[in-house]
Amino acid sequence: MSSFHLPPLPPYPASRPRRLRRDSFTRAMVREHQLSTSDLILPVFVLEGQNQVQDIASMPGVQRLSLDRLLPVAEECVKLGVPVMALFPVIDPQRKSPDGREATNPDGLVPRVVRALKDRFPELGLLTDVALDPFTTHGQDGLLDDTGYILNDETVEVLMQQALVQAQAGVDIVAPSDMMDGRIGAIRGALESQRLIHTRIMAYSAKYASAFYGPFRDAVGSKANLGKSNKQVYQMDPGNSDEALREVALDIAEGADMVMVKPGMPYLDIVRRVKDQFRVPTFAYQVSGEYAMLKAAANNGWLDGEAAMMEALLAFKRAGADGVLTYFALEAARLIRQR
Ligand SMILES: NCc1[nH]cc(CCC(=O)O)c1CC(=O)O
Ligand SMILES: [Mg+2]
Repeated sequence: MSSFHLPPLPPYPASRPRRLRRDSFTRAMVREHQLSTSDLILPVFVLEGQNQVQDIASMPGVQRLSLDRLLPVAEECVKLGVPVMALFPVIDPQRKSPDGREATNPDGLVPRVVRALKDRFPELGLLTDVALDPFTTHGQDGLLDDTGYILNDETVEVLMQQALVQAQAGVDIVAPSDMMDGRIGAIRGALESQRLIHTRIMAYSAKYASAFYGPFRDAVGSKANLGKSNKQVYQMDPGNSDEALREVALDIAEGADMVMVKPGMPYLDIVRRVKDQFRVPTFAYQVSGEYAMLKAAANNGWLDGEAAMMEALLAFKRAGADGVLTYFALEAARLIRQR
């Protein structure tokens, strides 16, 4: 933890902390943390075809879009100063297989969309997810043995190919979200061996086996495939905190440029510990279930949606995050621009 010691405070009435809260200029003057548009990363769901727009019932306001409909979204990111878009593919069920081999297709949906976006908006950062779940018939992030256990080293081999295909298509940041052991080192080695020395790695280092991913699995269509199974044999146990530090330490040692904690709001304690311990660029993912909770309450009139959104996002900054992946990125950026 940081070595911050309070000086002796003169007792009341010499100390009246409310003085600094009396009016808006004073509150602004002494405010310690601010959210800016450059803190925001927008996750988007992309699908095949032309003029495709599909609502996602459990994520009101978020849609699956075909590339042509995604272009205006990318343009808005650029205009508003949202620096990065994170791509998640919705794969045609016919292209899914037990081994998720479509993930390594150089002409697959993700590489095609990356090339098109980098061509149109070279100044917009692009991040792609490295994991097999959108591509597998069973919805797991890796390959299975005959007992249904998710194989580590065999999966890492495929992830390495997937990351290479994404990097060769021109993506700026690859973000392994699979939680296999050793994949950051393997991917870094593969990138170096191809002289892809500029590709950044944002590691989902402390990713918990969370119930808050439900709406995302609806969005990419892996929920039904996953059925009653879960991801507890590779994603972290929500009861653990020290383990997150070991996971982050390993990923940094293996070559990660940036690390991530996921989910966000229920794990702000982890964000703070990681930032204090390692002082590396640290990101948090405000996941689909967090978005769904806030939207549902706002749409019911139970919360002031804008105020709750901005407070939740600011909390990530206060906890030490350098940026947040959030489905609210454009909404929040518009508000920041207005104020
Ligand atoms: N590797 C898959 C992946 N990448 C990002 C998310 C979740 C994002 C969200 O809930 O918004 C998941 C879901 C999962 O692990 O099942
Ligand atoms: Mg790990």
